[in-house]
Amino acid sequence: MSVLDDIIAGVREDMARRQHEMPLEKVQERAAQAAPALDAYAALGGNDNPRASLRVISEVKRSSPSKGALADIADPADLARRYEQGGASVISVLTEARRFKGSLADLDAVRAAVSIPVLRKDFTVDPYQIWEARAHGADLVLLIVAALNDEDLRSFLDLTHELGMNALVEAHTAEEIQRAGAAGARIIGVNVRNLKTLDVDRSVFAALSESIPAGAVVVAESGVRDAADVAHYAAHGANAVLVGEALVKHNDPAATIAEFMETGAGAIADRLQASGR
Ligand SMILES: O=P(O)(O)OC[C@@H](O)[C@@H](O)c1c[nH]c2ccccc12
Repeated sequence: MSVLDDIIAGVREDMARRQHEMPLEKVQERAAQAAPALDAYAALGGNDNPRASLRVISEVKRSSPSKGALADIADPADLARRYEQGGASVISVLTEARRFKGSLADLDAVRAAVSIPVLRKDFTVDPYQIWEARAHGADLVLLIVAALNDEDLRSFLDLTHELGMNALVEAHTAEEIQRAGAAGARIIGVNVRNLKTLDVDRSVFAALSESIPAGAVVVAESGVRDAADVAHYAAHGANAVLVGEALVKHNDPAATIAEFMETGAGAIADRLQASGR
């Protein structure tokens, strides 16, 4: 079994337990009472012409399958507030429990602490999780193309949009980008971490970003260590970067985000000038 299959098996078990405790109808009632979702596409600069800024999606991430424990994060709300102060456009909250040590309680705490869009980062394999995300105030969900067939990808994306949310649709190959576009994705991420082997290969981003359909916000995911990595992704077409480890391990995440944004905007300005815009 690949790592991805293994994680998904655990996610399904944990979800079955929650479904037993709180049936879908209850979750739907709560979703109807939640404040409307914020527009993450706009927050990520999707409507800007040209897209001159480099946006940062900052992740609350305690642990990962590849590296194990990264940071304790006793107070996710405090971390999220610092991210917001630093200029983050979106906060990503891992809610997967077994490998990433996240929870819906983390999502609740972050949602209550910030006024920017919040992404529920999990392995979405059932509409129940999308309703649940909305009930807990999320503005975005993650849809991993490699974990879904075309029919589910499309119907999950449609449900996400019907609930007023956006999806970060994650791809690893040109074929997955094509599938994401065909399903109607408006925010497409290239994850340079292979979810089967967990290896990071930053060169994957430049090779794939050009095949992302016009109009979609382009997100570079994983492997950002420093401003040089941000500049690399921005020079190759990233509108946003999704950063976990480098921020949770840094003692001044706000300053790090500000630095990434400045460096990224510089790289984008150079790219726009080179392309004659
Ligand atoms: O910690 P990093 O290397 O900055 O990576 C963040 C993010 O890209 C990573 O957490 C991630 C990307 N896609 C995922 C899917 C599931 C879980 C986690 C992820």
